Amino acid sequence: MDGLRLQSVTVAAIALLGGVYLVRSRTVSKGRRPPGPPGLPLLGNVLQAPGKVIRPLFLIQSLQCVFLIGDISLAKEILEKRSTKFSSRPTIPYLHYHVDPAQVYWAFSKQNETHFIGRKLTTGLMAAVRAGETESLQQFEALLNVTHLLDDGGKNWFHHIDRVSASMVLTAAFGLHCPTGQEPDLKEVIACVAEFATLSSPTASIINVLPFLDMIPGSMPWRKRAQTHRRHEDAPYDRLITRAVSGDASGMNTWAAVFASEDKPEGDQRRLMNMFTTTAIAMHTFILACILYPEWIPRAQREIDTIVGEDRLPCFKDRPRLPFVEAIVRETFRWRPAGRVGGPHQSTADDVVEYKGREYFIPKGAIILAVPWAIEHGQERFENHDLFQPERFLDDTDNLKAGYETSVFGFGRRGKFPLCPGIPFAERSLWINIAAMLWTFNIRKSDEPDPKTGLPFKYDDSDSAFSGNFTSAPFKFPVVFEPRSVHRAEVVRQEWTECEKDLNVLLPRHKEQ
Ligand code: HEM
Repeated sequence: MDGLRLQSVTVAAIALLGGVYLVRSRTVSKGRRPPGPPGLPLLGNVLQAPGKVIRPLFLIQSLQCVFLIGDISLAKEILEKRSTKFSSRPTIPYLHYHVDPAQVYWAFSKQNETHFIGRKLTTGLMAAVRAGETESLQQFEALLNVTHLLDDGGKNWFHHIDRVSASMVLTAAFGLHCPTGQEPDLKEVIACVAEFATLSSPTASIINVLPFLDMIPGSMPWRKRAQTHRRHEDAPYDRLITRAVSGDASGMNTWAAVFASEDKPEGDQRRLMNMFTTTAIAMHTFILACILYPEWIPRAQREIDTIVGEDRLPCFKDRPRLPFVEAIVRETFRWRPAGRVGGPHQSTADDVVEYKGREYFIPKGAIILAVPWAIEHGQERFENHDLFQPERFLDDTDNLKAGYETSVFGFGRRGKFPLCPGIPFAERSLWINIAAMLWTFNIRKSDEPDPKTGLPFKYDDSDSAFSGNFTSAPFKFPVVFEPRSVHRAEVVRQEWTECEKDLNVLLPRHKEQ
């Protein structure tokens, strides 16, 4: 599997190479090259994958230097300690000049004023998340999720997880609560997110490979495609932002409303529309771990039952007393990271980095990609790295080990702000949903035969069970969600009835309810 994953990473890197517009091409000085095979003309060594496991630092040299990092200390050294030199983004011409010419998607934009303002505001919003502002909303959504799973025994569990992940973010961001997952606005947003993912890929257009073609005047197919996408995106976004700002849909202090009141008038908050897919991937991954490595589940349920009892669902107040659930969240992020590679960083100055007694030259303009899968599966840090073992994050006294570090949310800082500003929201989303599902259900394999083969379904955690070039999302698989007792099912129903009554408190002045 290591080889396959590496292949995906290499494909992604190759795609990125194709997409990078050469502002300035530099060669790594011989004598100080990081490990990497000798290059072929033009393609360099991009096609020569390094053995079975990514080395701590690996150079792919072609039209552009691309460094893959598979070691956490090296990633921190380069991307965190030296973030002033390594926090820019490479330019993907089609994305930059056609799909997102206003550069409203920070994840792809170089640091500019809009990006700076957006990150500053998001950091403020996430301080409120840390203080618990969104917890009642996240708890309410987790309760609705287990209610849905009770209703159909998990038949549509994949959809329910997609729904809860999207609804948590879209309610907080725009006041768009999605109780069924079939809401037309949600469907439109999902279609836009998928279209944007396709168009932002370095392989999306010939312009990324041959940028000079863009000098051809007139209505070329790539221009029309990008214009159509922008129209597709503007329609739902305009509706979402109008509702969020006017308070028609919700009186909540939505993130979009905060942005609109403090950002420049031309500020654009559409970046908030697509921040739910990685949470859904992580939750699907958690369910796969329940199916393939169920050994830890009794311990988790014992911990939850001891603290929470049988007469109510877990809530955020229980969080400090449920370290094993916290360890499950960490192991979910580690075991199969949602992103195959972190966001691409581009260096803005030449630098020399020392690794294991040797110095390596990283030229200005090089692209640096941390590879979470390689980092999170480092044998030195994680024994039995391919197994799902949450207890690896606990010490001998069953408390969380100190010094937790992860690569899955990216590295470094952009300007003054750390990468992935959504960490506090994402962690809470996962924690409450995992705790609620484990309290309510026994989660097990389905006995139904696979309709494609007529044979028992083959559950798989190899690379072929995941899709995506830059993300790594499990394909659908059948799961049974069995209530642990009739009493627990009744408690869920009862809590939901109470909660529905309080919806106006949870989502104040939500006029659609
Ligand atoms: C499991 C959940 C999540 C994962 C694994 C994840 C991971 C990441 C990663 C790897 C990056 C790129 C960092 C880099 O450049 O190295 C990123 C960027 C970002 N994330 Fe997340 N994220 C998650 C959830 C969220 C949520 C829930 C939000 C918002 C509420 C969010 C907001 C953002 C934003 C705005 C950026 C762009 C930051 C920038 O480029 O300035 N993320 N995330």
